Amino acid sequence: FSPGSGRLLPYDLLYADGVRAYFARDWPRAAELLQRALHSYSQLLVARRGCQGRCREEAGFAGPPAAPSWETRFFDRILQRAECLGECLGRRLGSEPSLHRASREIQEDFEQREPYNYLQVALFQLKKLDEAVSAAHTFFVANPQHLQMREDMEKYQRMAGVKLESFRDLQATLYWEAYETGVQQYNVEDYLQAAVKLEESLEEVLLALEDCRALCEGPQEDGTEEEMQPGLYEAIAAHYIQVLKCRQHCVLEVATKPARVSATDDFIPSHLVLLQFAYDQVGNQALAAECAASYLLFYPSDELMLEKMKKYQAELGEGASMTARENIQRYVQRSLMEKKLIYYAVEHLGGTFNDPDPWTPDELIPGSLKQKHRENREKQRLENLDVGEQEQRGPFTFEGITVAMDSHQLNGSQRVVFDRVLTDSECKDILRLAKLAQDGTVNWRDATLLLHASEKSRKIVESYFTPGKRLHFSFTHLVCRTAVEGEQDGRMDLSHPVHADNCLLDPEGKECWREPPAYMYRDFSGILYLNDDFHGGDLFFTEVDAVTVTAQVRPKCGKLVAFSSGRENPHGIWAVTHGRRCAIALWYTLSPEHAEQERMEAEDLMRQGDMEQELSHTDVKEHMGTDHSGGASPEPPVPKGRARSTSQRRMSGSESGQQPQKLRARDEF
Ligand SMILES: O=C(O)CCC(=O)C(=O)O
Ligand SMILES: [Fe+3]
Repeated sequence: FSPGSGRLLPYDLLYADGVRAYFARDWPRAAELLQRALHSYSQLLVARRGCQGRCREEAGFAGPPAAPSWETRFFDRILQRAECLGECLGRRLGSEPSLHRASREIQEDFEQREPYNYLQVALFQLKKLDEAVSAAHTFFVANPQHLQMREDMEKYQRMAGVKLESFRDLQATLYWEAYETGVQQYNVEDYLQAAVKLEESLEEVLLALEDCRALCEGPQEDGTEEEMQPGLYEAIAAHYIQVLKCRQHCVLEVATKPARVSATDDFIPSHLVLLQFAYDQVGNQALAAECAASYLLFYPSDELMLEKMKKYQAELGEGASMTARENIQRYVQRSLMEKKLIYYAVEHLGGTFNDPDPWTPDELIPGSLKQKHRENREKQRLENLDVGEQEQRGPFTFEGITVAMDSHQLNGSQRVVFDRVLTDSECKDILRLAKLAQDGTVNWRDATLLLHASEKSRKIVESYFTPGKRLHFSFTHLVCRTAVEGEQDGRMDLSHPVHADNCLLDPEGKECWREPPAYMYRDFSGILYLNDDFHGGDLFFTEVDAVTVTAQVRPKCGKLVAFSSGRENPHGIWAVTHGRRCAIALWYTLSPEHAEQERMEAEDLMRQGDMEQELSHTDVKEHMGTDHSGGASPEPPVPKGRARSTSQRRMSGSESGQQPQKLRARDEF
């Protein structure tokens, strides 16, 4: 980086242009703009860090403010520092710093490495395979739950001409590698190497922490709009406390591996424990003692460590210094000071503080907050314990049927998977029906079996989701999706796009519109699977953005997936790449007016033994979706959701087992 090295364009504008070019399939332009956006973003971070560090010193903030007329002096420095920051950033960026303030959404995209997803497609199209793989890998590291990217990665791995070295993380945080290598070596008792790696990691962690903290001094987050405008000191205090909390949070930030949700506990102290032991093992008592002393700054009454200190004292002699590392001392002191201020503010001005450190001394937490602190911990603990839906619902009693996964395990709400709803032979019989339906010869026993299977599912779903309230059939059909023969490697598409069953999904607006042509009266959906001898075709749930996959279900004979039909459960099906996937799709409603007329008729007819019309409520759908579109050459991977969002919105309302299909299917019987 060189100051004054030309103008930096705001990353959000570059990103928007890049995505536009992407949708226009202008790959060279898309790749260039996306790369420039990523560069601009990282340069902005570099400039912010650099300026914050420099202006801290320049405006005399290194030392304490002087005593006389402290207010004018204090604000004098504040103003100097603000001026310094604005000027420094403006110079480094070559433009007005406020131009570089992107919306929260865009910032999140960059934090989630979203641009790399577009970039990898553009690079793939440009046949820059190695670069495409690095971009894809970089995205995947931060988004391992992204199933489409997982498939893309597998595809890249199989592709001839892709080098192993290309699978690299372009935004790697170096210390994780050092830390993990260090721990590995520690575990195989190679303490010398372990110490080298762990020292390297610790140094990098502390640097990363400073980087993170520097970024806390950004513009104030809003969310105070409705409140009265605070006065000068209230405003300063509120913003300052926000900065302090952000800085404190950095410990968790650096201790959280990309894509992980939770941080490694006590990341910095645990470096010291490992180092202490490693140095001890290689006979370097002085360094071992230094690490022990440093660790004791976090946990001053740790008996084991105190024991060790005694031992070192004896071994090294009275004269040995045995003090903690200076950088760790500074770190702990600074952190304690920040915590004190934050706790003071929380006690007297309100607000909350989730202390990231388990080592905070008890006496630092104000008495009135201790109780709350404990309650919070307890609440969190209970939340983690997962009060299963079953417990709230009372016991679930169906002979032989088990709840394989509940909402919690499926990462969402109102979702469930049951197993063993059908036996293997029941599945076989119904599958034969699907086949026969094509030729128009349907066996009465099979048809009854189909009705029974769907009625059994209805009872199960009713007793699970709406006990005491009657759940009516809204629509039922038997659906098979078949893959074409031949090359399927490049298949990245979906057999059924992401949709919700009772509303029109609008991923961009993060909305789901309950309006026609959606089947608004559908309240619950069920899918009873009949086979698993096919490739692909897994059902998956996403968040309302239609992009973030939250759970996936592999179909299998007798497995019943059920969920509420609304915005909380967008779902889709991956392409069936081999074989034929059959399922009974079932929709239920709480409103009797919308109960499936035909089903009731079918049941009546069944009772009367009328063979001709018995299946009139059932739609046998073959070759539906896009399963026939597989080409011979690998198709480009597509960022899921986004690239399809327009067609998705169009399809989502009309794709979920719609009546026109039903009429057509009836002709087939
Ligand atoms: O077959 C499946 O797994 C899901 C089908 C579905 O979501 C639908 O038809 O609305
Ligand atoms: Fe559906």
